[in-house]
Amino acid sequence: MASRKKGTSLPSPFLQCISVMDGMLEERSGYPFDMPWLQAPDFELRFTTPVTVVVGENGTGKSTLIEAIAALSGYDEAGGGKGYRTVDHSNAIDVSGAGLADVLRAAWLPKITSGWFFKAETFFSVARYLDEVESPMADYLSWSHGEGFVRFFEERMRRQGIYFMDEPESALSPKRQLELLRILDRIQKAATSQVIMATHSPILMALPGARVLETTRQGIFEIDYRDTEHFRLYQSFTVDPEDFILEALRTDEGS
Ligand SMILES: Nc1ncnc2c1ncn2[C@@H]1O[C@H](COP(=O)(O)OP(=O)(O)OP(=O)(O)O)[C@@H](O)[C@H]1O
Repeated sequence: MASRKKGTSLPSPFLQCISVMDGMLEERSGYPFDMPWLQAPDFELRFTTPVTVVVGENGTGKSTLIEAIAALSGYDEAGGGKGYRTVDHSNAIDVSGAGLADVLRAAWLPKITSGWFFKAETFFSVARYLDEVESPMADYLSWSHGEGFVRFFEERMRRQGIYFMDEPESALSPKRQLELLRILDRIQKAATSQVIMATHSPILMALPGARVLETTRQGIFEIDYRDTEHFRLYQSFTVDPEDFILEALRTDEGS
């Protein structure tokens, strides 16, 4: 009889640190090795909380970072679980952040081998695969886009593991984001799993206790979610929507 996979009773974060292997970056050029934040001498990123939130402006490399760490942890760059090749790569972009896994090293305590890489753009192929082959109960595709996502999170993230999420809010209404926030809150409090999530959502980045890291051209820095441009922008909008929009349109005309 197959033995049940044993989990760990150690608290997360299990993946504690990633760093560049000595001399490895010097031999590489172009994307994804040219990410500005990677160029810092002795680049090292530590994870100190069960849930880590990665924020930053478009193009600063959040997806690249998540793909790299997910690949380093053994996940397919297109998303999914370990060993799943649910997405046809033949038409895919030829390079992704996963290439960075070749130059990075990871420090684990302990090494966790279960989990999921959640990518909004490949959810449907992954969900279709699960519906077809893994679980007759899954049936994610018969739900609306957002409902399917939340149901998927609820089902998957009950198990111990390391979960990577790239902009999960892209399919979720604000109310559904709150449902995801509750799932993340359980993980953050119980410390039985680890989540590394890139997001533009001010709701998701406000998860109590989560460490927020901002990708910038200068590097990756810890930030309070209230100090992020995203949060400040939404805050200004809700304080005075008409004035905010008028100002935004005026700025656009002037530029
Ligand atoms: N396959 C690729 N080949 C070349 N350059 C790429 C590739 N994918 C991304 N880039 C570039 O790398 C940079 C970082 O992209 P990335 O998608 O990681 O940013 P991001 O912070 O996730 O952006 P967004 O918030 O829009 O998702 C961008 O300048 C992008 O144009």
